[in-house]
Amino acid sequence: MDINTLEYAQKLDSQDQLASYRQEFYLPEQKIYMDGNSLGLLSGRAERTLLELLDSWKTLGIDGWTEGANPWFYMAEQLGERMCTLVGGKESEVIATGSTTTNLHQLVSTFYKPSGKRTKILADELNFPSDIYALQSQIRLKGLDPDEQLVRVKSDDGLTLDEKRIIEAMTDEVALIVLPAVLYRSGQVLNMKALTEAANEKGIPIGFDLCHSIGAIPHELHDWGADFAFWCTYKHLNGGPGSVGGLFIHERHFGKAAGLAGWFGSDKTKQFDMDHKMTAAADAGAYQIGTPHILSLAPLIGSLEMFEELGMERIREKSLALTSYMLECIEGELSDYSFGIGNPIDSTRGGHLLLLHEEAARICQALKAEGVIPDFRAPDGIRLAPVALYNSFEDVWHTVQILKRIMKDETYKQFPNERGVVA
Ligand SMILES: Cc1ncc(COP(=O)(O)O)c(C=O)c1O
Ligand SMILES: Nc1ccccc1C(=O)C[C@H](N)C(=O)O
Repeated sequence: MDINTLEYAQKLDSQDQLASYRQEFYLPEQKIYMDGNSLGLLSGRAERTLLELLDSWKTLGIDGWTEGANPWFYMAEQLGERMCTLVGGKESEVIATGSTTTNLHQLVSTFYKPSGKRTKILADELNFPSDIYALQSQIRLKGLDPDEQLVRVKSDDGLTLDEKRIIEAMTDEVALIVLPAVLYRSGQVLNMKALTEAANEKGIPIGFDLCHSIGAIPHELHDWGADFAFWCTYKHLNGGPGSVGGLFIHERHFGKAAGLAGWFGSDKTKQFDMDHKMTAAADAGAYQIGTPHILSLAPLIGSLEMFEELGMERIREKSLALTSYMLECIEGELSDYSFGIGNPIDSTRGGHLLLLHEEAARICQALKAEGVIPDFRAPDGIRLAPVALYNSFEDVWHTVQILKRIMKDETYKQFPNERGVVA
């Protein structure tokens, strides 16, 4: 059967063991959502647990901290325990807290101890800007110059990184390493195990940004020996806009004083002693700062159930099948239209694909006008994320067919080649 047919896509859907999960989600009507790597969709379960949370506030008031089905005081720890399998950490090593950028600040302020010759932070030139801004400001806080102390490993093709080069850059001047697990543009999955082994051997603390990897690929942070990691939960974990993030800290660091302390990092039995001498929690909880954003934690209570039911291996398997089918359709249908493939085509690709085209900004606008939601990443990238939990093979087929029509009829030329305010 020709793979570039609706019948073929429907056959793949009929064999898909995860297909029923699509019904768990609110899919925007008459649209094909391909942007779950930027903001995941709302599920009925996440909606239910958010509404239950509101109800606990309505009926319990202050007692909601300790009473009801999900006492707020323990929610960050409980969700941390539930997220631990997604990152391959122990229950005590993970906490739901903060946001990606605030968690990065917390961890860098905990781990970055420039001294003597060892003063630099090693990152990469493709990293997400917020991480770079955070690292620059942390260097400044130490009275040092980010232009001298922040080393950004170069990329040969502007899309991917070579682990060998990163390892070569782990010199005796490096005090800390911060890298993405999956690159936000190209979707390349870095070999976190090899990078961690090399960093451990040289005694340099290493941490990973899991924004684009958590819920998309499996991790084994504890066994690999990573020092720390941090992430958001609003992409593949479908926690909602601005939902609370998470962090992992390897148990060998338990007891290390948090760079940014606050009372919610206390041992929970001591917190309300109100003593000015802090007794920090004995585990990852110690790296919390202030009162948890309970309303932004609540959707995760329901959303994470689906990851627990399925396990990351099955989710990754479907994700790879979806992106592999999309790559085949692109190859078969779009070869006349000067697209480049920006993502790795082997299994070092993450949960999304990156199509490259000079007219990418206006092609994205044309796709949106036709009901397909991608996202544009400057200067020339179209990211497409068929998500295992709620996208179908038929979605993939339609997306490529619509893209082909836009290119063939040149309807994208009706739009200016500019990005929106939120691209
Ligand atoms: C890789 C990466 N790091 C950091 C961020 C910033 O996250 P936040 O704005 O939640 O701090 C994002 C997305 O916004 C991201 O994709
Ligand atoms: N937090 C956001 C707020 C508004 C719009 C997008 C985002 C994203 O998360 C973008 C994403 N980090 C990216 O990989 O581009």
